[in-house]
Amino acid sequence: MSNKLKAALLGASGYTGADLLRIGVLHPQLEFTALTANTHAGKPLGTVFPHLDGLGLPRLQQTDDMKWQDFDVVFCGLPHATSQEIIAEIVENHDRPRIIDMSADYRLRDPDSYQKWYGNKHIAPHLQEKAVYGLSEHYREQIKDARIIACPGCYPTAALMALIPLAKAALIDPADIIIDAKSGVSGAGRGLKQNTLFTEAGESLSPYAVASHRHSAELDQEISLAAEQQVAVGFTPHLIPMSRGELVTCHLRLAEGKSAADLRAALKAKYDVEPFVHILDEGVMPSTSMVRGSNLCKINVFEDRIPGRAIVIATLDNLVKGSAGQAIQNFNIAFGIEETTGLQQVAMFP
Ligand SMILES: NC(=O)C1=CN([C@@H]2O[C@H](COP(=O)(O)OP(=O)(O)OC[C@H]3O[C@@H](n4cnc5c(N)ncnc54)[C@H](OP(=O)(O)O)[C@@H]3O)[C@@H](O)[C@H]2O)C=CC1
Ligand SMILES: CC(=O)N[C@@H](CCC(=O)OP(=O)(O)O)C(=O)O
Repeated sequence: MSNKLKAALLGASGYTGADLLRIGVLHPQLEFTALTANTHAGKPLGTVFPHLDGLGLPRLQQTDDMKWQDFDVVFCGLPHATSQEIIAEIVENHDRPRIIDMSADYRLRDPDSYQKWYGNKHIAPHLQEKAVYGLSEHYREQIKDARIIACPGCYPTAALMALIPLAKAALIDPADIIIDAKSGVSGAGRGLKQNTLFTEAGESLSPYAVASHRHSAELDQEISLAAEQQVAVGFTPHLIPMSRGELVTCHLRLAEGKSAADLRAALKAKYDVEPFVHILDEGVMPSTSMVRGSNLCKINVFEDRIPGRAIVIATLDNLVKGSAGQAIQNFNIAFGIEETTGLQQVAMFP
C-alpha cells in the first residue's frame, strides 16, 4: 500500500493548478487522487494540458462529487470568492483534510479590508482570522500546525521577501516604500481576457490597477506587522509580454544613519540558511531568467544616487515561488517533510 499523502487539487485546469501538477507529480510523498475543474470537468487532463498527458493523473471532475474525508490535503487553485465557500464548507464539516489555498480569500486578517479590496463580504471571517499567511520563510512555525494555509499573492511574495527583514530591523522608513512591479501574462490566469491576448500584450508594456491593486492590502498588512506601525505601501504593477516571471523594484528611504550595506547584511543574515532565497553578489542584476521554472527568489540591494535612499530588487517565477512551488513548500512544512522535497528544479535557461 502507498504511504503517500493523498491530495486533491481544485482548479487543476488553471495555470497554478498545472504548475502544481508539473512539480508535484514527482514528489515522493504526494499522490494526486482527485483533480477538479469547472468548464473542463469530465475531460481527461491530457486534453486540457497536453504537457501533463501520460503521467497517470486522474480525470478532471466537478468539486460537488468530492468526499473530503478521503484526503490528507487539498490544494486550492480557484478564483477568489469561489475558494472561500468551498474551504469553509470543508473546514466547518470535516476534521480533515488540511487546506493549502493559492487564492486571496484567506490572506487578509481583517474582514473589512477583504470587503474593501475584493468587493464582497467574506462568508467566514472566523476562519480568515485563523488562517496562516503562507509566506514560507517568515511563517514556518505557524504553518506547521495550520488548518488553512493562505499562500501569498505572487507580487507580495517577491516584495515581502525583500522588505520584511528590513522593516523588522527598522533599517528603512516603512512609510516611504514604493514598489514598481512587473509580471508575465500567466499571472492573470488562463481565462480569456482582452489585455492578455497575444495581439494586445505582445510588444507592449503597460501598468494596470494603478494605486488600486488588491495586493496593496496584503502588502500593507504584512509591512505594518513587521514595522509595528500602520503604513500604506506604494505599489504599481505592470504587464510584461512574457509567459512567466516577475520582478519587483523597491525604492526605499533608509532609516537615519543606515546604509545600503546594512540592508544587504540584514538580508544575508536572514536568508543565508534558506535554500530558496538567494541574495545576489554586489552589482549582479536580478532577472526573471535566473529563476524561471524554479522555486527560487533572488534579491539584490543597490545604493541609490539620491542620498539616504536604496533600491532593492527581487525576482521570482509567479507560478512557482509565487504560487504552486510555495504551496508545495508549505505542504512540506505542514506535514513535517524535508522542505526542499520535490522543489529542487534548477531554473530553465535560456
Ligand atoms: N496565476 C498566477 O500567477 C497566480 C494566481 N494566484 C491565484 O491562484 C488562483 C488560481 O489562479 P490561476 O490558476 O491563474 O487561474 P486560472 O483562471 O488559470 O484557473 C482557475 C481554475 O479554477 C476553476 N474554476 C473557475 N471558476 C470555478 C468555479 N466557479 N467552480 C469551480 N472551479 C472553478 C477553473 O476551471 P475551468 O478551467 O474548468 O473553468 C480553473 O481550473 C486564483 O485565485 C489566483 O488569483 C495566486 C498567485 C499567482
Ligand atoms: C499579471 C496579473 O494579472 N497578475 C495578477 C496577480 C496574480 C495573483 O497573485 O493573484 P491573486 O492575488 O488574485 O491570487 C493580478 O494582478 O491580479
